[in-house]
Amino acid sequence: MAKWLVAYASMTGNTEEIAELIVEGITASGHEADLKSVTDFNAAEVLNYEGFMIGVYTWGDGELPDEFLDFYEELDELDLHGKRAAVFGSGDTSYEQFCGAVDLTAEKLKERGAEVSPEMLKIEYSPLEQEKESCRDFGRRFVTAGAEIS
Ligand SMILES: Cc1cc2nc3c(=O)[nH]c(=O)nc-3n(C[C@H](O)[C@H](O)[C@H](O)COP(=O)(O)O)c2cc1C
Repeated sequence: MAKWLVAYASMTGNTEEIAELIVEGITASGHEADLKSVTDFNAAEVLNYEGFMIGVYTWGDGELPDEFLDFYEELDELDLHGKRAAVFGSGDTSYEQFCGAVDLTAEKLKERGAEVSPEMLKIEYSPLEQEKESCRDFGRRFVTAGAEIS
């Protein structure tokens, strides 16, 4: 069976919580997903999966967090044609570039040839009770109805 990857960078746990909810959605739809921190693996591992979802919080003024930079740079070595991907993250709307790191990551994945879902999940801080289902749904739809969101 196809296996999916949900990988994230999270400093205070918000993006990690979103990633966990996405995995819940994937497994609830009968699929298998690995949940990993980007600090624990090399970007080339994404090639072992049917598709992957990357979560990242935003730092500075719409910037990538430091612990995400190795992963981001490793992507430059990869040919991601034929791979499906989606991006999500947590941010704070009081900053000018809300979830700017999510946009930067989507651009990089497209540059490397991945088929990136135009739907991105951007959550303020940690998901509110009513947003939790949207997180699960984001995962569920990515693995079950690719055509709908790509
Ligand atoms: C110094 C600093 C800079 C930040 N810059 C941004 C930003 O430019 N855009 C944004 O959306 N959020 C920004 N944030 C908010 C974080 O992305 C937000 O708190 C997020 O929930 C952290 O996610 P995490 O719990 O997964 O680490 C910033 C936070 C800090 C402390």
